[in-house]
Amino acid sequence: METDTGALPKKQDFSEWYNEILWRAEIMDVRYPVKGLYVWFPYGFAIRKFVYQHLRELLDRDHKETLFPLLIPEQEFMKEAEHIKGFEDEVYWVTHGGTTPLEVKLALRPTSETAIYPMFALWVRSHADLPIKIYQIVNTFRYETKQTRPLIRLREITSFMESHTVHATWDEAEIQVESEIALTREFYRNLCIPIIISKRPDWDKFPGADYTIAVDAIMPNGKTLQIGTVHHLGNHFSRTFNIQYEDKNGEQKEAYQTCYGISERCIAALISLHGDDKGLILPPTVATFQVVIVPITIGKRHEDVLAAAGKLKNDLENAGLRVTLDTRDLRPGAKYYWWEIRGVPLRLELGPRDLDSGKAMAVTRTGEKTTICLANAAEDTTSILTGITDAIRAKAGEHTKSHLCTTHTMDGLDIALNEGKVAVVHWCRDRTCGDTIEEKANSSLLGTEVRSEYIEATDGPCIICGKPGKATLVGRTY
Ligand SMILES: Nc1ncnc2c1ncn2[C@@H]1O[C@H](COS(=O)(=O)NC(=O)[C@@H](N)CS)[C@@H](O)[C@H]1O
Repeated sequence: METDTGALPKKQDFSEWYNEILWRAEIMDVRYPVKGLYVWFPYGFAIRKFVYQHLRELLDRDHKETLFPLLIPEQEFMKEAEHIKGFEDEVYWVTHGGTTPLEVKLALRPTSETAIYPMFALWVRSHADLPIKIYQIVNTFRYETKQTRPLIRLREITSFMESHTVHATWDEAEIQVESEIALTREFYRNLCIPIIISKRPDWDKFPGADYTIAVDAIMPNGKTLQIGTVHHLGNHFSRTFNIQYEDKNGEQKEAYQTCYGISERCIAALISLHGDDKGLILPPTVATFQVVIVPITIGKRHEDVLAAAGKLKNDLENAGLRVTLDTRDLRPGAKYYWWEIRGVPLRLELGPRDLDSGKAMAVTRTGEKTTICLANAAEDTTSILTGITDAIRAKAGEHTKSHLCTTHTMDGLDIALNEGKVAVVHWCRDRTCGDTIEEKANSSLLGTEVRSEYIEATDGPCIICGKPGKATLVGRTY
């Protein structure tokens, strides 16, 4: 599909850059005539496929994939008081089948606890049925009233991975929470996205959860994006939905649960953190094409060059790489531009001189220039791709580290936030001090028990009242 040409906005104008890159790199078409609903272009959908393929590989180590209905009957949805309170303003309802009014209104799942847990009540009888660990990757619907943005805040979340587990004890559920956190670390390491993990304050936890562990990334404009959440549900839902099991002594016991969610925000973070003024930069593990071969066929030996380029493509594909050979009738420079904006990590240029030297020019999207030996193409290319991954990961790490700081005063917090940074402060965990931090610094208190390789989270006197406080993450959020 032909998209516009011409310079991209600079990445420092992040909002404009982000919107333009979704169009120019053929990720999403935002022209769909319903607010908060967007269309995947095939190129963007291929990135989603590789990202979620990796997420499935990680989940399949310990969970089983399944699929539950989209529509939830009102009586089930309305069963869990806190859950309703959390979602009553966001849930879409289906009220008619054709022209016939439905006897029972049906909710479009905003998340699937109230679809799945009545079935768990049927599946769980004995301790031998536990643990249950399932997930699904589905679309969910939330009538978001804050500003909608493609991949970031949608009304139809098209790529909502939700995992739901059932355990015999609270402790086993907590072990599962830690296991999902480890899985999330591995997932985001593969995407070269640095994350900061923290425990959301009680007033910001998932409706019906005992506690929520959240995963945040720091976006180029310094705002944090919540790119994953793991919830310990205690026996809150099992009590409401009667998910009980007979233990070894024949007694009826309530089960304990977790749920865990990642949406296409992971792709928003991938695009935002790694891109530059020339466009996307995709980590090789999830790039639609890892290599683009551009034959330089100006002048003589046209056929030889094309033949050598074809052989190079085969060699690389036989080594399992995703390669495209661009033989379009365009100037090489136009091809370079086309694939740079689409974030292809490695370009191989092959001209007549290279045939004689048995080499090809290798230009990485992270700014390196080197050569590969055609006789050793697969090995040379694979090692360059590894180097590209390391460079992408290092750059994102530098960005995150430089946008994180510790401060002990409200003035310091204000300065940090106005500089587009995220701060670690000390908070006594008293709600009134929390509210003061949020109001005075126009910020969100993201959480305590901060875990990040980029910050030393120590304890100290509360930034408001001076009482003993805990390291607490504070930022401005999407
Ligand atoms: N409107 C939205 N658009 C895109 N992603 C969203 C939206 N709302 C939430 N998310 C993402 O989905 C994740 C899970 O959503 S959640 O409400 O926190 N948790 C749940 O729904 C739980 N049932 C776990 S699946 C969030 O961490 C956030 O990254």
